Amino acid sequence: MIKVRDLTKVYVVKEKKGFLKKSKKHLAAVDKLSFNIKKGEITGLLGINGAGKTTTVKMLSTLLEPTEGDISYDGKYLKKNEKLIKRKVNMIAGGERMIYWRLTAKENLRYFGSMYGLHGKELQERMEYLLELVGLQDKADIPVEKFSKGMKQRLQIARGLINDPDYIFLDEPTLGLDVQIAKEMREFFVRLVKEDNKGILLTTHYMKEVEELCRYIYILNEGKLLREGTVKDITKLSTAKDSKLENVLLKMAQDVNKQRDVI
Ligand SMILES: Nc1ncnc2c1ncn2[C@@H]1O[C@H](COP(=O)(O)OP(=O)(O)OP(=O)(O)O)[C@@H](O)[C@H]1O
Repeated sequence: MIKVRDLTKVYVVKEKKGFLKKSKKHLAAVDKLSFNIKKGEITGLLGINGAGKTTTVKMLSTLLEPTEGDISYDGKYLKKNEKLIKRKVNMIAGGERMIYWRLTAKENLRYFGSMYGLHGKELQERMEYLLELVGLQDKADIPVEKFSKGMKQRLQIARGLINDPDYIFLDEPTLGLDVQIAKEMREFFVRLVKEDNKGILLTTHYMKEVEELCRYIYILNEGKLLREGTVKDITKLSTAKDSKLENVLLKMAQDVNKQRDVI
């Protein structure tokens, strides 16, 4: 299990003050956040108002250093075991980030695999396995710039699995995909947790995806935890017009903004 405790990230932002003057402002994008990610299930991380989801995912995947707080992965603290943990986690982002367009699918996987210390036969076998898994075995030698959106996204998934991570962080993984491919992706994520006992954290704006996939969800507002529970728990307590998660979240955002206006 991943245990996140009092996780905080403060960005220092430069603000223009007048014509020449600049001042520094501290922005807590993630503010004393605590939550768990279990193996064998998909956990949702949702947000309203610049919630800090991407910042959280980047800290979990060791791409960004926390300002304060602790993250432990199966009992091992990030601060003391960064090298080991880097090998056990990975992130899959939606859209077209994190892959090199000029390189072929195979070259991309070879590059990212080598960053995890894979080489030779081991890397070759892993690449072949993943290319087949995501259905790109016949397109392996084509530059990514010639890929369709769906093919790029499938390559993203292969890239995110190159190190056979125990925990996978999905940041809007079905962004911009057509309905059929998005469905295939969701089925694939379910297989990863059910058959391979991976732990997945999902951030998404598609509430239907959350309703379908997530056993437990955490809702953030301005970097802080606003609510947690199963989809059922959260929708049951809401005063929204119906129990659709989309409307429940919308109502939550309205209530939070109203309270802020009063203060
Ligand atoms: N590198 C950065 N420097 C300064 N501020 C940042 C940086 N990255 C993010 N922020 C700010 O931190 C806050 C949280 O951003 P983050 O991208 O983590 O939120 P998010 O929940 O993923 O948002 P969205 O759903 O819009 O993608 C926002 O106010 C954002 O403007």
